[in-house]
Amino acid sequence: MCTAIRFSDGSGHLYLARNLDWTSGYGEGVVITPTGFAAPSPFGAVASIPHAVIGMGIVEEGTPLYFDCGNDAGLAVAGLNFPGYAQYASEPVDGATNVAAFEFPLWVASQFSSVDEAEAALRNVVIVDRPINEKYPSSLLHWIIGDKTRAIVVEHTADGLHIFDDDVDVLANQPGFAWHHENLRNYLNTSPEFPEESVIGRARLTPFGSGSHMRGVPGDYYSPSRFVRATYVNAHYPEKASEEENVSRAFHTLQQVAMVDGAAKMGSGEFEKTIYTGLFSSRTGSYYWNTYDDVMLRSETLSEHQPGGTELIVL
Ligand SMILES: C[C@H](CCC(=O)NCCS(=O)(=O)O)[C@H]1CC[C@H]2[C@@H]3[C@H](O)C[C@@H]4C[C@H](O)CC[C@]4(C)[C@H]3C[C@H](O)[C@]12C
Repeated sequence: MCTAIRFSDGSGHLYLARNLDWTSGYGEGVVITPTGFAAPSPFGAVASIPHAVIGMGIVEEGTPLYFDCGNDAGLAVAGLNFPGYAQYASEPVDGATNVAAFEFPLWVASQFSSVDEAEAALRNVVIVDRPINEKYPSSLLHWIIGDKTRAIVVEHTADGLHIFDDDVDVLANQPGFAWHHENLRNYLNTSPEFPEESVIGRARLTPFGSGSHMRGVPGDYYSPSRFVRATYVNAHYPEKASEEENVSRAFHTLQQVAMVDGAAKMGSGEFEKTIYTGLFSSRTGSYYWNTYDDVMLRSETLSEHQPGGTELIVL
């Protein structure tokens, strides 16, 4: 499974981070798409690259396939599994902006500089089931798109494309965003507060320590539980000023919803675990990540890799 969060510092910068939970990786690495790159785009949605992009992905058929990425203007996007709900158009639609499912993160991050801009363009978008090749059929995903002020969620289902204002800055997997948002109403009792002494019968009861009012925040790995837990931690985290504090914030928050080997099997019988945790910071234009087997934090910065070049950079 996967979980994504968005937050900001106090000075207008975006941080968008995600866990990628699966049984194994795809050979992914950090990929930079510079502004001079000519992206093969089946319906011409990515005709040019106004914004250089950095993120986690693979390159297939000369095309960057991003799992999550951010751009030089401070906009970022992440794709999370959404099978059973996601359904794309089987053919392009005349008059619409047709975006192949595999290029959706690249389209968002290369074309726009804010959520408002992306949201306006999305009103005329159809996401098309046009796989990059036979090896990789279209993944069934939904996406979170964030900037320094807000986030939206995009879901393309049987009845078309839906855009949700993500006012809690979190996304997990199934079911849809609207369900997860409604489900938060089950947790209004939870808070970081330290309770007063409580009198029950003749007993005067005090808490064992902090965390008493957090009881009820679900601790398991199921998608609805991760959504609630990530929302709780992300919403209550105090605003932080420096890059270091915000990187720490992202990785500590996502650790709360990270999947540990052996605890949860998928339908295939294999265990699911957090393959990597990735973070885009618009403050520095950097992508930070670590992996399940190598927890040391690494980073690459867009401006250090010729973002105006013509060739994809695979790091
Ligand atoms: C498996 C990943 C999603 C992880 C996740 O959300 N798991 C949830 C598990 S569960 O359902 O809730 O059980 C998704 C996220 C991004 C996806 C990749 C990106 O979309 C880029 C390409 C797109 C190609 O069409 C398929 C290969 C691929 C390389 C995708 C493989 C895979 O589907 C990825 C890596």
